[in-house]
Amino acid sequence: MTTHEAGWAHAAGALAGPSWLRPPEDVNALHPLLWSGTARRADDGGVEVGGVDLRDLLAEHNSPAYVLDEADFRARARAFRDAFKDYDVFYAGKAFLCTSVARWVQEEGLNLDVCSSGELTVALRAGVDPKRIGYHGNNKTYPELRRAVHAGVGRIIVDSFQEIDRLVEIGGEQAVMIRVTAGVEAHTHEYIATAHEDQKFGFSITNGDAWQAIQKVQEAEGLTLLGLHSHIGSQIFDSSGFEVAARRVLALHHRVSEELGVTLPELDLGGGFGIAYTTQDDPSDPAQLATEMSKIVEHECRALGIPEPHLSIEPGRAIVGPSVCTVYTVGTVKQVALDGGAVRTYVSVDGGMSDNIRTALYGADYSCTIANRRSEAPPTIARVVGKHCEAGDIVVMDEFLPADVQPGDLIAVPGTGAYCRSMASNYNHALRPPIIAVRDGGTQVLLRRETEDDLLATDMG
Ligand SMILES: Cc1ncc(COP(=O)(O)O)c(C=O)c1O
Ligand SMILES: N[C@@H](CCCC[NH3+])C(=O)O
Repeated sequence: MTTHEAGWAHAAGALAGPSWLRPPEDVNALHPLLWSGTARRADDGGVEVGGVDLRDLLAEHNSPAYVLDEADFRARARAFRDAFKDYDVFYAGKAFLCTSVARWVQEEGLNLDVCSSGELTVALRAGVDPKRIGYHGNNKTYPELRRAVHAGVGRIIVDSFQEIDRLVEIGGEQAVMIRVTAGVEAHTHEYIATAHEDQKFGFSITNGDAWQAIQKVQEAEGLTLLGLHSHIGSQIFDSSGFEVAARRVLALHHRVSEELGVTLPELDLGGGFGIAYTTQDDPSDPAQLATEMSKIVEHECRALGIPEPHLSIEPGRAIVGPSVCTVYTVGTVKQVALDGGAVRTYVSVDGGMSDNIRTALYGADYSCTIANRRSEAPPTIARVVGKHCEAGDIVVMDEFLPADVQPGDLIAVPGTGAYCRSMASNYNHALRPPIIAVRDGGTQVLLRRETEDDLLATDMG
């Protein structure tokens, strides 16, 4: 993850921003790395996605709204399926899930990873074949597990000794994988790294828990061990973490065949592939990722003298992240004079940390543009903030916007498909915005905007 850099250069009267942020040549340009495939600025200055003018979309559906480019989502899903053609690709629904998206995922030939009972409900309601569902979670309850087993989910990714006991108690036949902790420090924000020793997920390879879990599952009646599972974290660009993890997990996979005489048929390498939130990020495309990951596994299996297991991966962010932009309306603009004569432009929009917590939670960087017009005004560094009762309610930490940004302008933030709606809240009794799919000039509301009646529905007086 790129995080906001410390060390500000304050020129008299102007803010220079973080060192990587450069004034754009054209403040109206949409950088193709950051925007979904069909996004463009039309001749009259407005931004269109999926052939739909965002001004028209907001006029009909109100602001703020998440706009999901269906063609882009499907193209990214297909790109993973095609690049990883010998693998099973599980779309990680935690990034964003609703019934339409679950259907698209299945139509594009992907499987689905769910990590809660709620996600399972959405997947089943969408008609996803349960055999194509992988069920995750570090604290699956007995009723949740019983439901998953009875629904016929294809695999449960076991994450604790208690879970193994619960599955045995439930009875029946169930295929499982064992989530192991490979002990690597993934290069990402500490809250979304999941393969170092001191965290809650998986069984440690180093301390022997993974081996014990393997033995326990092997001895458990009704459970079939498909293989090991490793997920090292999220928003990762550097393949060295995957490499070290694959080496350690394959060594364990090898030990299972040597000591228990069992060749595990599968191996899951998890998700975590990074996307570009700003022009600083340089993500690999699925074809590059497939080549790199296959090479790592091939090399390791050759060194160990073992056949390659059937592989699976679980990308979430890299499929849905770039397919969505959030569109807000500017309510106020404040020029705040700072020490040293610098002035920061605060642009307040009608959403904020309730629809995108990632900036506040991880120091995530985003970019944005004015979406309702082209501007010839000089670029100035602005901070886009929300309307919540919190100083850290920042949507875009720093971006060059035209100096004439004003109330009534629309601000569109690209790259908000992953972990924005799915982590949205009702903080300050905000109403979660709708997800509106756009395609070929048409719109479809996939999730409607919440209403105040929704808020009051849980208030028992
Ligand atoms: C087990 C597992 N698989 C897949 C993912 C998806 O990760 P990402 O959205 O970064 O691809 C996650 C989230 O980090 C996860 O915990
Ligand atoms: N919520 C995190 C990713 C967590 C992935 C789930 N294991 C993010 O926004 O980056």
